[in-house]
Amino acid sequence: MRTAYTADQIRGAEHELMARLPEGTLMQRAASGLAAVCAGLLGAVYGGRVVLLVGSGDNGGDALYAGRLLARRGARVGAVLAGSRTHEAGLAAFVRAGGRVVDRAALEEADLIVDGLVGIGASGALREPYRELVEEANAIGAPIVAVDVPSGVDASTGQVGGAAVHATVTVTMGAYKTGLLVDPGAAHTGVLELVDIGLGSYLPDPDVAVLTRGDLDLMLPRPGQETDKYRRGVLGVAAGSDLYTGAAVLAVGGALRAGAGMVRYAGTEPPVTQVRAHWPEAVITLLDRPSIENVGRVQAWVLGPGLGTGDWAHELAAGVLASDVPVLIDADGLTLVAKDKELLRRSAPVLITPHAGELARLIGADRGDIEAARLKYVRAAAAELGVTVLLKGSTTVVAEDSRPTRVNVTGTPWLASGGTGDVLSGMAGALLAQGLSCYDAASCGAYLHGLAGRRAAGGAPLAAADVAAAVPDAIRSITGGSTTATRDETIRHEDRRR
Ligand SMILES: NC(=O)C1=CN([C@@H]2O[C@H](COP(=O)(O)OP(=O)(O)OC[C@H]3O[C@@H](n4cnc5c(N)ncnc54)[C@H](OP(=O)(O)O)[C@@H]3O)[C@@H](O)[C@H]2O)[C@@H](O)CC1
Ligand SMILES: Nc1ncnc2c1ncn2[C@@H]1O[C@H](COP(=O)(O)OP(=O)(O)O)[C@@H](O)[C@H]1O
Ligand SMILES: [K+]
Repeated sequence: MRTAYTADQIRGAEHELMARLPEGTLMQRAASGLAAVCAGLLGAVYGGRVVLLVGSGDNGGDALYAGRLLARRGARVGAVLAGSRTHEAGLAAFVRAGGRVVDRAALEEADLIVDGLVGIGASGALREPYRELVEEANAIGAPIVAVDVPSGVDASTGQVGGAAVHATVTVTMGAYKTGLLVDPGAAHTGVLELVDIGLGSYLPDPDVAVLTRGDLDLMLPRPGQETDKYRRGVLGVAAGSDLYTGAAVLAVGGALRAGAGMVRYAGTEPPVTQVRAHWPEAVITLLDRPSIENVGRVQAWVLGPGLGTGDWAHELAAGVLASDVPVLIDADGLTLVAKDKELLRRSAPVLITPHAGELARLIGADRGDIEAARLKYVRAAAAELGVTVLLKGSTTVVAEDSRPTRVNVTGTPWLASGGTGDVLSGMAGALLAQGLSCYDAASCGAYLHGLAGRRAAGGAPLAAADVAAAVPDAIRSITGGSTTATRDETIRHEDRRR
């Protein structure tokens, strides 16, 4: 599990650690890690032209000490001093090593730009002259290394309130910051490098967690030797309508590929015909009234993709939600519960999987505001509605009250294609039916869906059905095809890769 923290959490840990170390130790550790990344990007350090953008705080100090190390190795390093003050000791050391204070015009000649304007001490949108410098730096086209956080990105939330550095690499100190993992901040971060400054044991419970391959290997359900199709998990799917037949096909496909022992599909004639044609494996109940009475036992339900939002759909939704098993609600199911919140009053668990527009309808917020501040809204929704929320989009986040919000990083923008959400609902539903909690089913489902999406796309457009088809391969790449988890070995392997 990778963990990330807010600026306040990092600052608290740094205070504790700093109190035990000689002054300046942490900054020296940060600077040497930063200089190593810069040197790697420059290739030949000697003669390389590096421009540091230096703000008034310790973020600028990191940049200056790294600049000193690069200057000592023969790089031509200039510092643009942007703040009302400058880290004094850092500047003196930089100048002693041959670094020069330069005008912003030096940016034009830079082989590498180091963004040391602001880090975790920033507040609000960048002020002048920082804002203008950032826009100039972004326009140059030279690689940019952001120190700790790309300036303009809120380290705690990933919110971007104006201009922000588009980093090639972000070298972050001590621990990951939440804002580097969540869009729009994540889109500014580039490659993320962590420099260990010894903060580890001083960090509190994380703000955000990111599942790794090793976690998935431990969490993914596997069939035991003596299992059967019922024990593996039976998923009910109430999806599709006369108008939208494809959503039913895609949800059932996602569920079968993600390991449901059996899928029971319930719908009207047109989607039933399509589901039968695509997935003869599914056990079908042709509905002549909106009731799940004759569907048979299931361990979880997926409710909503393509279901419609009329009276029939409402009655069917009410029936599904009156059951005593976990229910995943997606798409039209979310429109139905947005209109009738009473439907959410049930004792068994609920997982909702909205995109920003659907969440906006559910909690009466603005779609753009949600996309700009995903964490804030997904957490508010989980608390307000008392359900687990998987918010889809360019960063998928999973929130449940009193648990660290999970952020998925496996996806690809190629997944922004009609129907891929229906596949995800089937996949996460299948994991629910196999016994995972809403929190784990949502985050493992998002991980697998992202990975399958990457595999299906391979750098080119995909169709939603391709994502479902790529799921077994994605699972194999995690488990190595083994029916037992490789536990400690896997975790150690992940640690080495970090
Ligand atoms: N502590 C440690 O042990 C370690 C810390 N480390 C490093 O220190 C960094 C944190 O340093 P920090 O706390 O000095 O804050 P920092 O991010 O440099 O900026 C604060 C200054 O920026 C300004 N400013 C703020 N908002 C602004 C805006 N919107 N627009 C424009 N200006 C704005 C404001 O200055 P003012 O406006 O008052 O001039 C404020 O005082 C951290 O990210 C990491 O890199 C590492 O070396 C590891 C060890
Ligand atoms: N920019 C993006 N990067 C990564 N994944 C994305 C992006 N945009 C959308 N997705 C993913 O694609 C899927 C789209 O689902 P959804 O919006 O429900 O579409 P549909 O209703 O057509 O199935 C979600 O899993 C979402 O997280
Ligand atoms: K920065």
